[in-house]
Amino acid sequence: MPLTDISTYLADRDSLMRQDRALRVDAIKLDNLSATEAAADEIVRAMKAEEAVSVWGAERADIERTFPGMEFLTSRSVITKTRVFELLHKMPKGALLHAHLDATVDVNFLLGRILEQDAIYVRTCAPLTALNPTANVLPEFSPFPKSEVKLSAGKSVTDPSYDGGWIPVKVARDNFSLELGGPEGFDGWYVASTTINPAEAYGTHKTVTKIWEKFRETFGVTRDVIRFSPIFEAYVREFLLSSIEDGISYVEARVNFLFKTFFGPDGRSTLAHRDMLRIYGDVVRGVKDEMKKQGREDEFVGSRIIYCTVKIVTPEELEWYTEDCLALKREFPDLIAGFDLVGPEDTTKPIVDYLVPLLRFKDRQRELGVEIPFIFHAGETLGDGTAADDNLYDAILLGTKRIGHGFSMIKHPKLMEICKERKIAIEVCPISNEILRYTTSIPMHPIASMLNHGMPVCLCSDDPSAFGNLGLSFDFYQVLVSSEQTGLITLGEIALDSLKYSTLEGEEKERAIAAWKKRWVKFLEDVVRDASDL
Ligand SMILES: O=c1[nH]cnc2c1ncn2[C@@H]1O[C@H](CO)[C@@H](O)[C@H]1O
Repeated sequence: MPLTDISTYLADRDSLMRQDRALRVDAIKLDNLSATEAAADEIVRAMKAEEAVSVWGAERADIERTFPGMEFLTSRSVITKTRVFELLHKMPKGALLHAHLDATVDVNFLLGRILEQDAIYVRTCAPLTALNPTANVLPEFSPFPKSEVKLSAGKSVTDPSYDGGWIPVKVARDNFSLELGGPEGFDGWYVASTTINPAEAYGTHKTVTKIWEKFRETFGVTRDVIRFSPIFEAYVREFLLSSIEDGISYVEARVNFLFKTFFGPDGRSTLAHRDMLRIYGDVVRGVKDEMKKQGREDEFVGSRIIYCTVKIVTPEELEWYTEDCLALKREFPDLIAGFDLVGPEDTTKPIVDYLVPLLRFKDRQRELGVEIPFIFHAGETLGDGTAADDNLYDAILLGTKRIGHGFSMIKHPKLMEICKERKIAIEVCPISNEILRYTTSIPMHPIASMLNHGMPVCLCSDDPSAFGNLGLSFDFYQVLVSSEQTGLITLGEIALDSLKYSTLEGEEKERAIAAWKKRWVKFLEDVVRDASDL
């Protein structure tokens, strides 16, 4: 074949590849890179390729088989030692737009706060003994006024004659049986009850239904202590500070308002939702002030709440929550960002069951002159035409601003077209989807297809305390290493988009984006400088 033909072929080949990739979020940017952007992207591509061999291709004694984007719970300790992860940890991530507040803070931090509180008691449904595997006997924590608690006659839930009564949490820890590890055994039991471990996700509970049973239990353990106002305050503060530490500058947290009251410092469940919102707002302001004092105001622009209740309530009951949400929006207009319905989609009511109260909610917003966008969970399922999958149609018809998970979106060409047109971003939670068994690894996850189709996406951590993917570095890492197309520039565009798809508006949004851009340039310069120092 004459040489000219080969060069024509190669030009056609290049053109076809470009056309195929033209929809990607990074396409325009990659054609217009500054020298620093190009250098940083190259550095990370080289680092990733090197570690694909030296880390993920190496024979290991501790892990049976490794590959980039493999099961997170098995590979977490490997990921944290990589240079790519170290670099991503420093990356400004933009907004965290999908995280359930009651699963966002390091489990040891929450345990530490629980143990400080005299008003918190613990009980179990049966004695916890060596014959009774700890995983099946869960701790139940609750605050009480001292005069009202139904105390156990014993001092430990591990005593074979334990009567099921409440025990002050410190007493229960101090007297935890030595056979089960003593006080450290108590801590281990707590951690095992509030997190998912690899043996569960990849062994005993390896289907969506089974792992959700375990996952739901983790919420039951901590639910009443997070709703205890002295802990709630410390918890929200820690969530925001640890997010900032990981490069997140803005957070829209999903807060579960299913329970109508919260616990006050006296241990009584008498606080209303508005009391908790006041605390949340105060903490956000406090953190902003602190960051400003440290000259770090660019690192945190704020946090808002997506009001949630769970799809176990009846359509009639939902009206109480929509009215509650309206009242809170009127009192805290800057704090309420949207409304959502949560819970495992395959087993809870579909959105269509709630059409009457949801449409009425929209009318009421018009009547009262307030706007509360729906930001629905939809399509977190392996189904294709199931009620959970059909939630995608209802979410879109009801005008959802973004879609939580949208795992099954890739099966719906028309819906994808609509999302692109209307800029309905998919809040993709790669690690959550893998642990909850919607996919076995990130190379099998629809995120790569979504990016190639030009779907608007943001990356989110979902329930990081239960999964161990605190911050956003782990989710960014898994997405980066599992596709050859995705590079640092891609991640930068995704981070920038997260601010664009947030509910921030006007000048506030512009400021958030400008602050991110400033930090991004500095970050890229650091990447290039650090590489040349080696
Ligand atoms: O990935 C998820 N999909 C749907 N619902 C979820 C997910 N993660 C947590 N929750 C739900 O949020 C509430 C806690 O605030 C729990 O009801 C839990 O089921």
